[in-house]
Amino acid sequence: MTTALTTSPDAPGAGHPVGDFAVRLSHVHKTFGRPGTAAPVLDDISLDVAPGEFVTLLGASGCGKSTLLNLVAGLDRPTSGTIEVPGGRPALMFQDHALFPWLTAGKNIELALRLAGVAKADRQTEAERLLELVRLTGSYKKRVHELSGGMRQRVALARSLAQGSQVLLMDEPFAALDAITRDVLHDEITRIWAERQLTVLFVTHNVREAVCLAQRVVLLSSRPGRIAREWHVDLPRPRRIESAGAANLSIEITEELRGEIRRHVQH
Ligand SMILES: Nc1ncnc2c1ncn2[C@@H]1O[C@H](COP(=O)(O)OP(=O)(O)OP(=O)(O)O)[C@@H](O)[C@H]1O
Repeated sequence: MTTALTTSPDAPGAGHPVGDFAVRLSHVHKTFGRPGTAAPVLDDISLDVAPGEFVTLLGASGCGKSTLLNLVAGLDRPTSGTIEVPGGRPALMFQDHALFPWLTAGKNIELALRLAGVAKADRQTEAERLLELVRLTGSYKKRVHELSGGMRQRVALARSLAQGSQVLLMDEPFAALDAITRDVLHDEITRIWAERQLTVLFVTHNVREAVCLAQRVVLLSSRPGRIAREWHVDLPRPRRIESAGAANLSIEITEELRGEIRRHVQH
């Protein structure tokens, strides 16, 4: 499925060979409310994410990161511009795990499998396989209140993967976790990304997290949100922020982010 949100007659995606992107935003603008009554939140965003690429989207609070992710997820429509996701509706994961507390971990995952059209007879085996993938083997019957914050996010990740999409959108999924748990989950998500050859678009305002995860870091400016700068991250994995390469790049990106925040405050 292509999420057809074309408002422009000469779709900018035309002419590209099929399969060279998993997500394409072309000249995307977003204004909430009636045009002319409010400043745009996103202004002329064009971004390709290649199949299998891990991109982190970084920016100051309120710059439009979640808005952009919601547009890619198909939860909202751009005011103008196009968004293409040739592989179909992406899976989405938020900071809030949003698990149903009255269901077990396994049943939460099975619900997503049911919505994805997996046959009833196969759901429990598949849910257990996904729990194994996120290193929660044996937790099928655990209820949400029995799980730690990190374990809940693992179940939420398994539930996102149950949707069967190759494109995973993540909106600050680890922001509420302590630093050590977050580091462990960074290793897990990069392992699963590589194993499953997922395309990941990951929103964060944490520079260190952006550098640890990404092949490419995209910095958004504020009011309106535009692509300010991109960095390709070639550091070896597994990455440690204490390594000289990661630390230096984080310092450089933080400086740029500070500049964006200062520019925004002056306006
Ligand atoms: N449904 C909406 N209606 C009106 N304004 C909205 C709506 N959703 C977002 N906004 C506004 O759009 C701007 C961008 O919000 P968004 O949540 O995308 O930013 P963000 O970069 O994800 O912020 P944070 O890092 O704090 O989560 C904000 O000014 C917000 O108030």
